[in-house]
Amino acid sequence: MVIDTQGLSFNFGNQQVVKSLSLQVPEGSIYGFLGPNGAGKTTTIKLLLNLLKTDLGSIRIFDKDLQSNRIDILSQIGALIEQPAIYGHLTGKENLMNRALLLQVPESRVNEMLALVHLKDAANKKAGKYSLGMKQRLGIALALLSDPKLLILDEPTNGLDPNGIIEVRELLIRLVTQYKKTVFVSSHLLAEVERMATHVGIIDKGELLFQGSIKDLEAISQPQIQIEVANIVDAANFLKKQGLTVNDISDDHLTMPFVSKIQMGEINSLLNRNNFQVFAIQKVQKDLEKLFLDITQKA
Ligand SMILES: Nc1ncnc2c1ncn2[C@@H]1O[C@H](COP(=O)(O)OP(=O)(O)OP(=O)(O)O)[C@@H](O)[C@H]1O
Repeated sequence: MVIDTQGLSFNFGNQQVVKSLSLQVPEGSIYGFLGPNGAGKTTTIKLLLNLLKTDLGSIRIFDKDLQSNRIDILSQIGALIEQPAIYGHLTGKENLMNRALLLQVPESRVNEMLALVHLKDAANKKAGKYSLGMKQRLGIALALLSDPKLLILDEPTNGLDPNGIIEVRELLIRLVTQYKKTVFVSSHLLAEVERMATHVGIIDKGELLFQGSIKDLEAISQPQIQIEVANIVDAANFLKKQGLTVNDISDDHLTMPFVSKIQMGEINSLLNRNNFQVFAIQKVQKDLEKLFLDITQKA
């Protein structure tokens, strides 16, 4: 395991914000650390980076105890928490050069990182003029300069537009598949984590509710089909008669379990063939709140 915590707990005053967390982050994974605002994600990340300290529980990173191997371990971690530390009056490249001098890494590495995060064309533009997504990618490039084995990112897609989100997501996937890094990334968006993570930990009120592979998560976060159709009640009864499952009927749509795209198309034409007018049919993911309910009810 790249990260292995046992019984990790942390209090702010008398508020316990991290409760006996046992996180297991395998090598080469993108571990999505998922939870709503205030769940304790940032606090956990600060504990992993030794920015906050606790005597409660243990943290092992790269199979070594964090407390007794701080410098060795932290030198192999790249991190991005909250806003990246960027000088707006310097260009993207100058920001990287500055850090490269400090870390004594060659200029060639700076150019490599600019290419990797797709900022080559904007390298000589002032970083203050970058979009939020570009700043975030520059932040990731800064974190990668020292060639760390593990990258820890706190909500790196927060506030980004859809293009910015896709760019960051694809970058993280590239880092793991091509560069063999391990990425630990927090998010409050289930759909976001589902699109990139190989492993997931779900935290709420400081407690780990679920941990497993993305396949394990899919098994409990079953997507659904939402169908807007005329004569909903008749349509639902008709579908049931065909041996299909209808989960729910509301004023303007009915929901069914999603099986496959092909089956969704078949349901659409089945309804049309039998004179049920379909206005819209789409696959919908459960949101985090519904998933929490399912997890806690199953526990
Ligand atoms: N410095 C602090 N002093 C006291 N309480 C704090 C401090 N920092 C965070 N907290 C509290 O600890 C809890 C967990 O906060 P944390 O920032 O770790 O959550 P989070 O999951 O990262 O949420 P967000 O996405 O909103 O940052 C919250 O109730 C928060 O109010």
